[in-house]
Amino acid sequence: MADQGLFSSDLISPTVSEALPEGYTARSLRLADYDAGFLDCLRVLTTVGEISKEQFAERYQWMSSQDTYYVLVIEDKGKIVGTGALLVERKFIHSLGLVGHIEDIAVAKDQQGKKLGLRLIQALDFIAEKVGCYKTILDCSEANEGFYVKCGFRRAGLEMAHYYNTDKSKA
Ligand SMILES: CC(=O)SCCNC(=O)CCNC(=O)[C@H](O)C(C)(C)COP(=O)(O)OP(=O)(O)OC[C@H]1O[C@@H](n2cnc3c(N)ncnc32)[C@H](O)[C@@H]1OP(=O)(O)O
Repeated sequence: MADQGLFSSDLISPTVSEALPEGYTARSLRLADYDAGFLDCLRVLTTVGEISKEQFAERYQWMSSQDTYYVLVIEDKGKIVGTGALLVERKFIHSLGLVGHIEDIAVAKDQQGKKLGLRLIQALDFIAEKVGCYKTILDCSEANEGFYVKCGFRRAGLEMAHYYNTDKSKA
């Protein structure tokens, strides 16, 4: 079966697509992106670890089976140069409200400063609004606050974390 991506292309903002630099494409993550540098792009953000193609496929298939994960990529010349994710949390409060969580935004080092990060956030915001989220939240370092302010976010609260003694808890 053709690899259509993690979610429908209807959820890609046309405005964002038009605003990308010439030749760049925004789309949902595909299985084939394992070989297009998706994990290397994420390594700009944090430790990724050694993930085999089979492990990647297993996680991708599981995400596809949920109605929660929207992983976007930006591709240039067959290479993944940016990525970001939206998780949609289903709540009881606010009349069964939906809250978007923006996670794992990364732009390849040599591609930073071209507004790709801004386009990723705009594209994820578009999805969040379309699927019915009443707000979207994220955690970031002080060093990235200015970036998110430029993307239309404002400081609202304080992040707290409790790490557990497993390899996977390393930030
Ligand atoms: C929820 C999370 O995932 S938090 C983790 C965020 N990711 C990382 O820290 C990984 C490493 N960093 C990156 O991948 C990138 O530098 C990002 C995602 C932070 C920014 O992406 P870029 O494509 O370089 O930023 P982009 O070009 O879209 O910048 C948009 C605007 O924000 C500004 N900006 C970018 N980074 C910063 C920053 N750290 N502080 C203040 N302003 C910033 C830019 O100057 C630009 O401003 P302008 O419109 O006045 O010209």
